[in-house]
Amino acid sequence: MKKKRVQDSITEQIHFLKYEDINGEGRLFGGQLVSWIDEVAGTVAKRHAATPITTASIDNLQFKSAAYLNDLVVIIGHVTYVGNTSMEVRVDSYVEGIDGLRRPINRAFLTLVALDDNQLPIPIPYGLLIENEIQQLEWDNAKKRIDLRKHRQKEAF
Ligand SMILES: CCCCCCCCCCCCCCCC(=O)SCCNC(=O)CCNC(=O)[C@H](O)C(C)(C)COP(=O)(O)OP(=O)(O)OC[C@H]1O[C@@H](n2cnc3c(N)ncnc32)[C@H](O)[C@@H]1OP(=O)(O)O
Repeated sequence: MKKKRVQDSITEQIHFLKYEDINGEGRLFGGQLVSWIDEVAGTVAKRHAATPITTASIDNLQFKSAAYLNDLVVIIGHVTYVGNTSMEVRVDSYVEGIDGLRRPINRAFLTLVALDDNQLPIPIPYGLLIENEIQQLEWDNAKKRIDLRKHRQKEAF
């Protein structure tokens, strides 16, 4: 099976926060950020699989810190794991200061599934080439999260 590198599908999106992104408390609206996170993860998955994709789950989504009007939000996604028909994508969101330093505001892990023309899951045509210890650690941790998710799904629905 052909393999792609993590670098091949890494995706970065930026947003300069405007009034319409802000909630009644004066902070970035969480639902808006989740929508951007989904777009970034979807683009990562599409670039990796080169097929249509859909989001199966968003989990482990942590709002760590707030963002405010005029902040520059940087959202970066990369593949951590490739299964049979699904991929896990990690998305980190930051506020970038004028000094270039990035303050983490959110981290999320999403599972996306490759689809055929009939919207049914299909095997992902590319494996993931693991190139360093960090990527191996992320792969191993993703496998642990998949086991946890399966356990939780049995308890939920
Ligand atoms: C070239 C590039 C240019 C870029 C160009 C830019 C493009 C710009 C892109 C914008 C991107 C926007 C991204 C928006 C993305 C939406 O908004 S998608 C809309 C919301 N999502 C949906 O509607 C999905 C609804 N759910 C479904 O259709 C079905 O449940 C699914 C997800 C297809 C799964 O179907 P299923 O029959 O349950 O399939 P099943 O065989 O049981 O499982 C398939 C795989 O999914 C996994 N899975 C299933 N359910 C779950 C779950 N809940 N959690 C985790 N894993 C799961 C299974 O473990 C399995 O994995 P593998 O072991 O095969 O690896």
